[in-house]
Amino acid sequence: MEHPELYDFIVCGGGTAGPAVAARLAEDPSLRILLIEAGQDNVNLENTQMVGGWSLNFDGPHDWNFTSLPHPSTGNRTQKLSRGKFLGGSSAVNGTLMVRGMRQDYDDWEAMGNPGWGSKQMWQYFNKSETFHPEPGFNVDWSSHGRHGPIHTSLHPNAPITHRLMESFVDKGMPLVDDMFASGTTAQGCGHCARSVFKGERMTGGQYLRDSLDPKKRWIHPNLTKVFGQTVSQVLFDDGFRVVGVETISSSDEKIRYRCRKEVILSLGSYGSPKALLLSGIGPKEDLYEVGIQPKVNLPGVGKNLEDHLTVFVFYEAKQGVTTDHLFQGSMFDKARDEWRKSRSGTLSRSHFGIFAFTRLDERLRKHKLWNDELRKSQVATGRDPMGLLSNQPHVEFFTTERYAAPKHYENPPPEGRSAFANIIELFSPRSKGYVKLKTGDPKDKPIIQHNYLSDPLDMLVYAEACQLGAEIVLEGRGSKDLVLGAWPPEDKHTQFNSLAQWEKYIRENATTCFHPSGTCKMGPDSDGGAVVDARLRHHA
Ligand SMILES: Cc1cc2nc3c(=O)[nH]c(=O)nc-3n(C[C@H](O)[C@H](O)[C@H](O)COP(=O)(O)OP(=O)(O)OC[C@H]3O[C@@H](n4cnc5c(N)ncnc54)[C@H](O)[C@@H]3O)c2cc1C
Repeated sequence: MEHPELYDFIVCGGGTAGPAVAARLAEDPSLRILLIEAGQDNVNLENTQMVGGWSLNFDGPHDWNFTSLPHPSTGNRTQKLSRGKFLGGSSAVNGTLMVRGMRQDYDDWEAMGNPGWGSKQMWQYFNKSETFHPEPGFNVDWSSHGRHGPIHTSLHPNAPITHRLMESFVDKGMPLVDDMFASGTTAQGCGHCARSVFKGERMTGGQYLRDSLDPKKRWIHPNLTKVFGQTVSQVLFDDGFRVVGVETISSSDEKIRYRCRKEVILSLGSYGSPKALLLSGIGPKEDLYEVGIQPKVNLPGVGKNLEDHLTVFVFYEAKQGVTTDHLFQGSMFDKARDEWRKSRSGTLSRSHFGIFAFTRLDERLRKHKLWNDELRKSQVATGRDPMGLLSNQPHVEFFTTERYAAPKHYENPPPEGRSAFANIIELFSPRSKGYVKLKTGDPKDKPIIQHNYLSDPLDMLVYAEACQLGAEIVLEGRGSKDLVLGAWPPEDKHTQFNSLAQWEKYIRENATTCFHPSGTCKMGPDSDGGAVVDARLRHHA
């Protein structure tokens, strides 16, 4: 079916980025904008508003249910790669943690030939998106926060375990810099990150379309049409190879064509956007021929260069009275949900993450020949370390939980009367890269995703060293050493590990996605053969 309306811009994907782009375009009242989202409006989906209900969105109809192919470096396990399928997308299911990265990261983007993406401009836009509500006593860096943006952010009320672990991070050489995750200048320290939560409700990309403080949740822009429940299957071109619209598939399997005068914007996420480009004939020609699609543009980078942050959860049993496990055990979850429904308060009005830290591992890594050999080469070639980083960029992040809250392959909550917390280790700037490809030319088929996690041995070395340091922080740090009763579950025995080989095995068996895929539509100048879009986000021809 041909839809009769003609729009100026069509924005595909109503997740995190899509609504922001659509709302900014709609500020010009003379433009007509269409936003297309495959999932439904999230206004009545409680688990996208109640932060503590986040994991209840997984595995069902509101999850894209992607998986990554098995790989020996992660024990041949298939990894579940959940993404939100509703208005707000993954911002409506994520951990709410506002960690911006380092200013150097964005300056690197700009230096790679992407004008306008350096830290100075990026911080202006980050701040513009936010209204920050700090707490008394928190040392705010107001140059790194906004006061008038649509996303209201606030701080987390910390449980006792968080204060104790903070002392341990400080004791182990990571000084407290309260607002370091907004400022982006501290590569070695610990601090508190703001959460995309306000007055007990999660903030999502959808806040660009509705005023978050409006109890009636009315749409803001009269010139912005929203379509839910339709999946974009391809971009449409005219004979002169000009983009003229998109085709969607409705829930009743009907094909609908929408037309536009100016541009189509794909904001379908790191798995969805390359898939739509490939289905439209834009991508590596050999991959397209493989699935019977005639290439329109041979663009080798589409779907390649896939990166993610890996996490390993390392659980410890704690003495009673410091974690929040008691608020979730037995029938407490139902009571907590009733409290949230009544007053938007209680333990389900916030996430379970505690304190955060960044660190570099140079000293530890200098003990290894593999590192030193690569360091010599990378310093000559780029002036950077083998992970591509400068001394003002951390190798890893640590973040902690305030109770037993685990990825699905751990299913061992402590029984009533016992409690546990995790120190989570997250690897930055991995050298291992993966890809997204089409399985078939049928838009309804899921894409093939291979992350190749830890396939580069240096990633494993850095990660194992980080896990070893993580254990030292918890077991020797002055805030936590007297609180830990052992590993949780006890048979994990990681509190007795004394070699990197043991950590490597633990990583292979347990490392999992931090849900941060990126890189599949790489931004870069024409001279970069792997780039998919230019600095104005227009695909290369
Ligand atoms: C469980 C989880 C925890 C996370 N924790 C954090 C965190 O604490 N802090 C943080 O900064 N980041 C976190 N992230 C990552 C962050 O949420 C994502 O990087 C970000 O939301 C991605 O935004 P996006 O707009 O690219 O994609 P998404 O927000 O995923 O949006 C893509 C949208 O496009 C829609 N879509 C896809 N394909 C189609 C199609 N063909 N047709 C129509 N619509 C389509 C989807 O339904 C979705 O709404 C987490 C992510 C997850 C999943």
